[in-house]
Amino acid sequence: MPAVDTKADFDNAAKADTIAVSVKDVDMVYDGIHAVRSASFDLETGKFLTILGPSGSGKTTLLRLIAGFQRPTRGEIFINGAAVSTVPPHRRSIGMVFQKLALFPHMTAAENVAFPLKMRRTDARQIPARVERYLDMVRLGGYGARRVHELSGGQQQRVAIARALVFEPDLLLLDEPLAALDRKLREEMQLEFRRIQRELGVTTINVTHDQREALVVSDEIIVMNGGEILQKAQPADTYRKPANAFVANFIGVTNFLDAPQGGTRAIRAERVQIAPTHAELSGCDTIVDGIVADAIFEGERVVYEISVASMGNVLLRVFDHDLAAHGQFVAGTAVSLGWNARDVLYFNP
Ligand SMILES: Nc1ncnc2c1ncn2[C@@H]1O[C@H](COP(=O)(O)OP(=O)(O)OP(=O)(O)O)[C@@H](O)[C@H]1O
Repeated sequence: MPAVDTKADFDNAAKADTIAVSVKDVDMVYDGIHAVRSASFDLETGKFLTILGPSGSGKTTLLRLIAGFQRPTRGEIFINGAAVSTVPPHRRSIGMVFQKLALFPHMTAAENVAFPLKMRRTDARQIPARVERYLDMVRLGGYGARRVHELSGGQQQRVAIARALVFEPDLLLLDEPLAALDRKLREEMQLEFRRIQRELGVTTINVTHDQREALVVSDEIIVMNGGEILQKAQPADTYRKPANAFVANFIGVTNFLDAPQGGTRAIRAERVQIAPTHAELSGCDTIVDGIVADAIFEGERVVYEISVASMGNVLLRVFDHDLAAHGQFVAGTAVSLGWNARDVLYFNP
């Protein structure tokens, strides 16, 4: 424990104990390409962080820097308080799962999970029980003797998760491990990741460009674009209080409107009501008339594009979950749209 003189020192010492990963002013430049720019954030122990952003935004580079596959051009990364830039990946106590599975195909599921324990020279008598415990955790109890090719894609991913966790690392890094799975399995595995992560309390950093996954699994979300961290916040705050227009556009379906005073206003598609006439809108302080340009039936909702003449024929996207009330409007129908000023987000230019 460092010497504690003042309350501030005490608070800092207490905080350091709970910060698992600290990225301080990190840049990564490859031959003139600024892949990560002045990135700084702290991640508390036990939290699930997702790094979200479009292709090329620097997510994987940031994860690789934390893993130790690359050294930052500038800045420093701390894991459990210790600077790690000179520590190679295998000395960092990190479990990893990637999209491209690196399971050993000639080994059984149990042999795959045992591998990191053998590499770390764990007492051989303890290995079978540990392997069984982690196979149970990923719901593959009894599958240990199966070879990799005898398992489904989702089961193979579970083996990879068990293998990444079996040596009880300080940190779990996930780089789009679910991207290759079909949608239903991917959504199932997202919840599975969340469950396992909570059960073990292992600090986790996940990289994805899937906004839904980020909202579902994370305690915190970092949104990146052009190598920069634009926002770090809890999922609900990322959604409700996006830091700028890019974040608002990247997460959720958002309509952008010019603000009279300059800058941009935004309204989420689900905050706009649609009805045949003004009278059927309820509790809206802003009402406009529009014409249905397009209607897409998605089962539980209809997604509309509505042309609004009074707003310069802007196309507003609107979600309608209330099909029972007025059925589906076809293209060309005149409709009324309404919303509340309090739901409008304002972004400075
Ligand atoms: N080894 C490398 N050499 C040169 N440039 C690289 C290298 N790796 C990444 N880059 C560049 O750095 C930028 C960020 O790439 P990165 O892979 O981190 O993005 P990403 O957000 O993970 O993208 P994706 O979702 O497509 O994986 C891109 O412009 C990319 O072309």
